[in-house]
Amino acid sequence: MIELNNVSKKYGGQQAIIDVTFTLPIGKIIGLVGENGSGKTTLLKLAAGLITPDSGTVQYDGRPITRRIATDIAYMPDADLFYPYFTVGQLFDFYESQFVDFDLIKAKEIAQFLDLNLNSKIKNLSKGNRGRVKIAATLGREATYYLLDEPFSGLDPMVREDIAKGLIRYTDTEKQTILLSTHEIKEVEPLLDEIVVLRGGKILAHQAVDEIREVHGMDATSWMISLFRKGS
Ligand SMILES: Nc1ncnc2c1ncn2[C@@H]1O[C@H](COP(=O)(O)OP(=O)(O)OP(=O)(O)O)[C@@H](O)[C@H]1O
Repeated sequence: MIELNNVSKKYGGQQAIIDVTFTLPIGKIIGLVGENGSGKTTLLKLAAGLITPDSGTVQYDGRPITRRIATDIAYMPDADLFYPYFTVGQLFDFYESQFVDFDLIKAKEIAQFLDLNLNSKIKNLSKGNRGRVKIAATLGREATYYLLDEPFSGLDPMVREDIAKGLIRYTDTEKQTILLSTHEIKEVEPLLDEIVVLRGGKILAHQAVDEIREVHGMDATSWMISLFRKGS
């Protein structure tokens, strides 16, 4: 399991994450929400072992996380795909050469499910289709953790729905965990088991979606708004 204990991280003088303690259980879909600049990307990169904390520890199964240990963590950045001259099929071949857990057959199946043509050049695809390719390549890995930075950002509702369906269909909800940052909380709420709310680099709340409904008697969006009102 990925565990963060009292983790802080700053960039220059800018404190991005402040004393965060948080465990990522196996078999959950967790939404990471918060305003722009609240530290979502930094938290995902810390959990993926891509950056190191200034203080505190990030561990994977009890060992300090490094890129070498983090081999079964699939991290999907918010940024656009870097390989404009590749076709979708060539991108999958590249992923296969980079990641031992990449399953080419699965990636092709996801591509078909998302209506992607393996022969299309990435640079000629629409933004929506580039979003679909990114998710197909990421889910093509048989990872324990999928850490997805804004998988829905800037995409139209149809693409968002396709991606959400792909997430459900091509991950094993008992053995794998998805942590995804999003601004589309209303739309993804039905997908989520838990929600982590970040504010100013700190965890403002971490709660199961069922509990939010049962205990607070509201949906996740209303709950978040009430949290922000209380905190401000
Ligand atoms: N490479 C960097 N250099 C300097 N400051 C940075 C860097 N990356 C992030 N920050 C700062 O750290 C804070 C947290 O940024 P982060 O990108 O983690 O937030 P975020 O919640 O993902 O934001 P957004 O929703 O806008 O993507 C912000 O104040 C940001 O300006």
